[in-house]
Amino acid sequence: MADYSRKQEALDYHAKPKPGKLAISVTKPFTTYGELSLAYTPGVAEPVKAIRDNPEDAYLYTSKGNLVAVISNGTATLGLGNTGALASKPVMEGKAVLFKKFADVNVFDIELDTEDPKEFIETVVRIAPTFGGINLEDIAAPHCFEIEQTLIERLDIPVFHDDQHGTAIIVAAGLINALELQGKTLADARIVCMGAGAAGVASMKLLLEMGAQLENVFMCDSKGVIHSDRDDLSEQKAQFATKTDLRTVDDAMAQADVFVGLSGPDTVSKAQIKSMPAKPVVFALSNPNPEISPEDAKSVRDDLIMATGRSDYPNQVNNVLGFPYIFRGALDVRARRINMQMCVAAARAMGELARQAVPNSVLEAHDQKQMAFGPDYIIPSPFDPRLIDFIPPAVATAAIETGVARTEYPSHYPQPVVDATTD
Ligand SMILES: NC(=O)C1=CN([C@@H]2O[C@H](COP(=O)(O)OP(=O)(O)OC[C@H]3O[C@@H](n4cnc5c(N)ncnc54)[C@H](OP(=O)(O)O)[C@@H]3O)[C@@H](O)[C@H]2O)C=CC1
Ligand SMILES: CC(=O)C(=O)O
Ligand SMILES: [Mg+2]
Repeated sequence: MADYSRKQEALDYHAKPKPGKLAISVTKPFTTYGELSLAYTPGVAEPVKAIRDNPEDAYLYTSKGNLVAVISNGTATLGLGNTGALASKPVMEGKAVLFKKFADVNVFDIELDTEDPKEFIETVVRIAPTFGGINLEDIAAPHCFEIEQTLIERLDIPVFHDDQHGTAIIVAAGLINALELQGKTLADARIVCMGAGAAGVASMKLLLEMGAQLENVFMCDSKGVIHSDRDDLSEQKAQFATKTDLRTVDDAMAQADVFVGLSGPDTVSKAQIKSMPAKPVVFALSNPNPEISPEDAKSVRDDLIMATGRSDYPNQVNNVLGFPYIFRGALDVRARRINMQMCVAAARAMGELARQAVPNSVLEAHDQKQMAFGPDYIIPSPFDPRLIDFIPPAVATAAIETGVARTEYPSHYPQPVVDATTD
């Protein structure tokens, strides 16, 4: 894709009037000497003693219950590769803005200067008491898998690698809708997933959970199709090693109903898109530059449904639609973890919302006169105010039904729109 035309505007947005996108605000009255003595010593000793005697009181007297750590080491920052921890900070601050604006979840962004998974894990374990949840971000495979799994086992708050499960949820919601519009089903669709890292592996696992068939999934990494004769596969990649004669991406694309790109910029060609069977679905989700631009993909065929991870094209399949609301639901029932059933429930709720009439506020945000379920609208807009009423209730219900919630269904929540248990 061409260089980003708004480069200077983007730099100015981040620099002015104050550097960065976030600040911390105080939530209690704090103007008198009396308030000082409540907020700080001596008054503050009372909640300290209460929490010492009953750790659950931290949810009553501190910001823990609505505070998430967004943590990265910058080893897979967007699709930019290993940028290092510090350079990932604008993305992590951006995630914090989205958490706050879309779901009123507070965030501390934390950039960890280590590529050693053990050091990463130990650091997160030590800071975990501060938080109600941990959102891991932009940590490259294969370390991301070990880091997430170990932290889930060691902590009793939700630990969620957004690039894995956040992405997977949006891919599933968008793909089920897109396939229906193309007259196809997840159960029958042949799917090429370009990228067998954090996002690719988790997305394909969720699709399998929701009805895709393993023999129809052709996972590709930088060496081509993952198949059972390869002897260079990590444990995560090996789960997708099927017996197939397909070896190259060219071979796989010529048979694919669906292309899901979770790899890097410009990794798929016009010729490969052209070779796909009729009515394909092309999700080129690498950020900021997709595997192929919508202009290039649409120049070689007019029967595709196309999505990218970007905000400046229709059909933004991006984890922004998920993590704020998934954590909202998980925090509100004090879930110990975010499990597969909660992810499935979130995907179903999101897919359902795309089928409903679009409110005026969304039309205005997109500067459109009309938007309706169809090839250019397979997934809700991030600015849809109904996401908060669709996804957290579905996630909270699934948490309660699977026994990971520590509180009851929140009394201020609407009833879930999609039954978390339906197929
Ligand atoms: N739209 C969205 O919401 C999201 C998009 N993404 C995008 O997905 C991409 C991957 O992110 P993530 O999974 O976290 O990164 P990882 O580093 O974990 O994985 C990257 C994967 O891409 C593969 N890859 C790289 N180049 C090629 C190529 N030329 N052909 C085939 N495969 C290739 C790598 O292959 P190998 O294993 O051989 O090294 C690896 O399997 C990024 O571009 C990111 O922006 C990620 C999360 C959310
Ligand atoms: C969107 C996102 O999380 C990524 O591209 O890494
Ligand atoms: Mg990411």
